[in-house]
Amino acid sequence: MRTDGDLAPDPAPVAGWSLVVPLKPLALAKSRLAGAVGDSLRPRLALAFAEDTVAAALACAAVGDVAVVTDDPVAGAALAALGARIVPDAPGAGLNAALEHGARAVRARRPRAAVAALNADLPALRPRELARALAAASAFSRAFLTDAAGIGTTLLCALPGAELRPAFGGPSRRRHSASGAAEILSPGLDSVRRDVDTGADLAAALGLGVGPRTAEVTAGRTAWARTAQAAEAPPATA
Ligand SMILES: Nc1nc2c(ncn2[C@@H]2O[C@H](COP(=O)(O)OP(=O)(O)OP(=O)(O)O)[C@@H](O)[C@H]2O)c(=O)[nH]1
Ligand SMILES: C=C(OP(=O)(O)O)C(=O)O
Repeated sequence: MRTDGDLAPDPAPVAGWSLVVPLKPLALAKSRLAGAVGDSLRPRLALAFAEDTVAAALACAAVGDVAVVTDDPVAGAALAALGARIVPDAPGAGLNAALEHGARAVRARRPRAAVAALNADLPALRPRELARALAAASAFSRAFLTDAAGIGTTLLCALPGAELRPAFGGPSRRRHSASGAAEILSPGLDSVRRDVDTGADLAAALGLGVGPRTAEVTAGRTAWARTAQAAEAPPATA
């Protein structure tokens, strides 16, 4: 397996990455959070995560533009107001088809764009950490960053001339590695890896420090997040 440690530590960073952020309809998004936060808060949290993710991405010096692939009208309006371009969720064939469609929409405007897929559930995302991840990715035609659990993927990057070839869903770290993408192994990228699928993930993100929209929705609920984390922890053994 190639790693970003195999090459010189400071590749010339690519400027102006185009990010593609996929987002399901809010009524369906973050279904694994329902048990921890309840069904009335879940769509609000899904939107807050997406808003904090997109705002941090747009504040990243290495990012030129952000396209969000979604059919959700509320999320589309909120994310467009932040400065994202909204791309319809076509062909309606799931996450990877949506990402391929988004990457094509980006390159229809800028054929030589460096493109990166970024999950919408990174409420602790820090622009400088994203810039470091993208700088590491600049050394490879395709590169990816695994999620906090080390099983999935939060970021998949393709330089100009390379197709994204997304294989997200479940154990996508293994699939992206098998597809020849280089794994980004730089330390200090916790906020880019910190996706939130469960109450325990949310507690971990709150521990890192979340963006303002997620902070607002979770305000006063820190104890609840800790309870969610405890409820999901495996039973203690004697
Ligand atoms: N546009 C689009 N985005 C999707 C689709 N499926 C998943 N996503 C997004 O892809 C990212 C990872 O998706 P998942 O983990 O499958 O879904 P999730 O809503 O985050 O969480 P769960 O419902 O708990 O699986 C999230 O940003 C989702 O909103 C899809 O069919 N179209
Ligand atoms: C879709 C993915 O994420 P999640 O953990 O949200 O399923 C993935 O990691 O490929």
